[in-house]
Amino acid sequence: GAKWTYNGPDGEHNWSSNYPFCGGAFQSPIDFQTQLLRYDPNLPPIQVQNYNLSTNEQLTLSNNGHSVQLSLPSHMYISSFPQRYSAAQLHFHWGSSNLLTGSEHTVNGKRFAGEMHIVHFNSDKYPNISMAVDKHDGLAVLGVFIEIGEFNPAFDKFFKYMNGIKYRDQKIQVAAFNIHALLPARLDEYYRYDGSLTTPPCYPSVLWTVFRRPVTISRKQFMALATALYASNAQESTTVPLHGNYRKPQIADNRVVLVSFKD
Ligand SMILES: NS(=O)(=O)c1c(F)c(F)c(S(=O)(=O)CCO)c(N[C@H]2CCc3ccccc32)c1F
Ligand SMILES: [Zn+2]
Repeated sequence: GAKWTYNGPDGEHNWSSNYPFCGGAFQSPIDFQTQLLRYDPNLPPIQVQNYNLSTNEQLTLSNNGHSVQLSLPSHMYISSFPQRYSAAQLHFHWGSSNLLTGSEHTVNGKRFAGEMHIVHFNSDKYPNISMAVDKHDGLAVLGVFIEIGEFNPAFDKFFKYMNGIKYRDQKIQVAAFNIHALLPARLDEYYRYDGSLTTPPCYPSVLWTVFRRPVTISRKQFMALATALYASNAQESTTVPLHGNYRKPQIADNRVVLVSFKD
């Protein structure tokens, strides 16, 4: 499709001219403001299966010009929903070396350092993510806030390979590892709402689950993520750094955000 960026003439305020859904309803991300939240005692803890991948599996780590993404095998899935949602990929949103805030969702206006998204598709109904991506019950994305703090060995399983995918469309194979280790401690506390892809084509096809508790990575790890990649490809003479790849919060209208926690 048409090229899009996070800043400049092809930035998010113009996405809707090439991608009409981006100007439509149910857009993501949103700001989780206290007055939007409604406690729902029926929201179960999130359960995932087969996230502990064996190291002799290989995953593709790539720079798609918009984010760093890690392909995931479809035998990984979310088991706490009526229909099975199988994993497709995970990717990140971050700020920049001098703007340490780059999450997409925010909590009462607080922006975290970054946000990881694990994208799943409804494999009970659709054969692959491309067939699911524009359907109302097509996708389920797990969102994890990232804060700067303790070093996180799980993230280093692929952060150490970032110099191999500096430029757009570069990809490398990396040894699989325990993806469960990337998740926060508590999978029973989360925000839940119906939303969209946060990038073009912005299809309103995502059941969002954003965990309340962040994970931490060290400042050094964050700087590696925020400074290693370019949105431009290796052939282009002018390099365009890949940072600040987060969409601003969308109008929540009177959308309700369910929460699985009381206090
Ligand atoms: N924040 S988000 O979760 O809404 C989201 C992204 F932010 C994002 F960057 C991507 S992408 O594929 O890396 C690049 C643009 O599609 C996807 N990719 C999804 C959407 C379309 C598609 C098709 C095949 C595999 C993955 C995806 C995405 F779902
Ligand atoms: Zn995302």
